[in-house]
Amino acid sequence: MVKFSDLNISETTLKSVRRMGFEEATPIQEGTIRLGMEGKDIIGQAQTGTGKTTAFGIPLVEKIDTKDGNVQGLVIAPTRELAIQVSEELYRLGKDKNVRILSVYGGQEIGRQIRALKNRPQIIVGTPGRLIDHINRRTLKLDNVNTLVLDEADEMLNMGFIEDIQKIMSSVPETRQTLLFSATMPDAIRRIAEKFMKTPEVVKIKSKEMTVENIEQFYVKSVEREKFDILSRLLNVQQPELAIIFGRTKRRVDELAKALNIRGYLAEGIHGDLSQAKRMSVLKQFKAGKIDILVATDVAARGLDISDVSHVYNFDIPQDPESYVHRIGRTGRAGRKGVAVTFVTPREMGYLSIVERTTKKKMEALIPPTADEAVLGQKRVAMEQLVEMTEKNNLGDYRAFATEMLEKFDAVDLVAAALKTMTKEPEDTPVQISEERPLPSRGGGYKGKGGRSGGGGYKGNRSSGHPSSGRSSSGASRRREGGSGGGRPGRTRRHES
Ligand SMILES: Nc1ncnc2c1ncn2[C@@H]1O[C@H](COP(=O)(O)OP(=O)(O)OP(=O)(O)O)[C@@H](O)[C@H]1O
Ligand SMILES: [Mg+2]
Repeated sequence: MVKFSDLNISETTLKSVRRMGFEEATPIQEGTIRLGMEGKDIIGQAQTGTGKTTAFGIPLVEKIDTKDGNVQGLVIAPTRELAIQVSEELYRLGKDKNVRILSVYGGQEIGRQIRALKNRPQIIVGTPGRLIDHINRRTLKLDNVNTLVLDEADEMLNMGFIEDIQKIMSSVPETRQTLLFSATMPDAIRRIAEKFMKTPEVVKIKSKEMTVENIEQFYVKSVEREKFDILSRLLNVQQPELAIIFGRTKRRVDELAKALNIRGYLAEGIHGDLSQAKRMSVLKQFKAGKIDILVATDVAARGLDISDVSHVYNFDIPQDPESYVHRIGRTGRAGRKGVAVTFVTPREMGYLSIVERTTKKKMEALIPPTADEAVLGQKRVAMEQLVEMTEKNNLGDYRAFATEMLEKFDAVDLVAAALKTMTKEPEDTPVQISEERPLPSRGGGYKGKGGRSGGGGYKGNRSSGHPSSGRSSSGASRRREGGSGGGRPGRTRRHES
C-alpha cells in the first residue's frame, strides 16, 4: 500500500487529493503516477472502478504551468457524460493549484463553448466530434499541448472515431506525452494505439480475473418472452439500492424503461438519441436517487462512476466480452460490493462461455425467483420501511391515533394490516417488449474475430488493495405507487460529481 504522500506529488496537489478523501493509491495509481510525472508515454490497464481517472489526472494536473494561459492538457473521452465526469474529477484534483479546466462536447451550444474557450482554460476534456469542430473553426489552439490523454481508448476506436482521433493527434505537437487508459485493451486496439505513442510503458494491473472480485456474477437462463417477468421478480427480491439495466438497442432501452414504469418502478432510459439536456437530467436524477433504475445502452454508460449502483442487469447478454466487463463494472466500484445478473436465452449460451473465458470468471446460475418469493421480497421491504419509520420515532400525532386504535383492535392485526397496505402485490399489468432476436448462435469454438477476443494474458496475481469504504446496502427498490414514505433504509451516500 503506497500513500499518495510517498509519490512525489506536490503539496498543493496532495491537499486536493486529501480533500477528495483519498489516502492510499490504488495499484494503477501506484503504477502510473510516478512514470506519468517523469513524462513517459503510458498504456494503463486496470479493472473497472479502480481509479484510472486519478491515475492520469495527477500527472496531468502536476504538469500544468498555471502562469501559462494556453491549453496544455487535452483529454479525449468517448461520451459527453464521461467528458463531464472526468472534467469534474480533474477540477477537484487541480483545485488547490487553481488549474482551469473546460469540458466541450456535442449538444452544448457552440457559442457558449467558444466564449468559455476564451477564458484561457489549461486543460480541455472533450468528445472527438466536438473537438474536431473546434479545431476546424480555429477556436481551439492545441500548439501548446504537452499532455494528451485518451480515456476509454478502445471504445473510441471501436466507435469508429479512429480518423477523428488521428486528426486531433496531428493537431497536437509531436513532442507531447500520451497517456491511454481503459479497463480493456484488446490487442488490435493496443497495436493501433502504440502507433500514436513513443515507446510506451505498458502498466497492466495483473489480476486473476478481468472483473473485480467484489462483484458477484450470476446468469439467468430464460427464453426471451419470460425475461421481463423474471427481471421484475428479481428487482423485488434483490431490492437494489440503485440499478442499471442494459439493453441491446435503443428501442429496447425505451421499451424497458416504459415497461418498468408501467409496473411501478422509478426507471428512466438513457441512450444516444436523447437530447443532451435529457441525458444530463436523467443522470442527475439517478445520482440523486430520484430514479432507482437507469436503463442504458453500452455506450451511454461507459466509464460512469456512480457509487451507489448496487446491481447491474444485462437484460440482453452483450456481444463482446469487453462490453460485459465495462457494463458490470458500473457496480462494485472503489472496493464496494456489487451484483451482476446476465440474462441468456438458450441459443445464446455459447456467448456466456465466451464471456466467462475472457473474464476468467465463472458466473453462477441463478434460479429465477417464483412469484411467491417476489411477494415475500415486497413484504420484507414493507417491514423494513415500518421498522425504519419506528426507529426514527418522529411520528407526532400518528401515535395518538395508534393508541386509539389499539384500544379497539389486536396489536398483531393492526401491524399486519399496515404491512398489507404497504406491500405491493405482484403486478400483472401487461407491458410491451418487442422480441429481440438472439445473437447468432455460437458454439464453444470461438476463435476470436479480428482481435476482439481480448482473451490473452490476464494471468498473474489477483490485484489486492482496492480502496475500501463502508456502504450499507439494505436499500429497497421503491415503487412509484404504494404507501411508502419513499425512504430507503440504510442509504448512505458518498459525495460525487
Ligand atoms: N485512491 C483512491 N482511494 C479511494 N477512492 C478512490 C481512489 N482513487 C479513485 N477513487 C474513487 O474510485 C471511484 C472509481 O474511479 P474511476 O472512475 O477513476 O475508475 P476507473 O478505473 O476509471 O473505472 P472505469 O474502467 O469504469 O472507467 C471514483 O469514485 C473515485 O473517486
Ligand atoms: Mg474511467
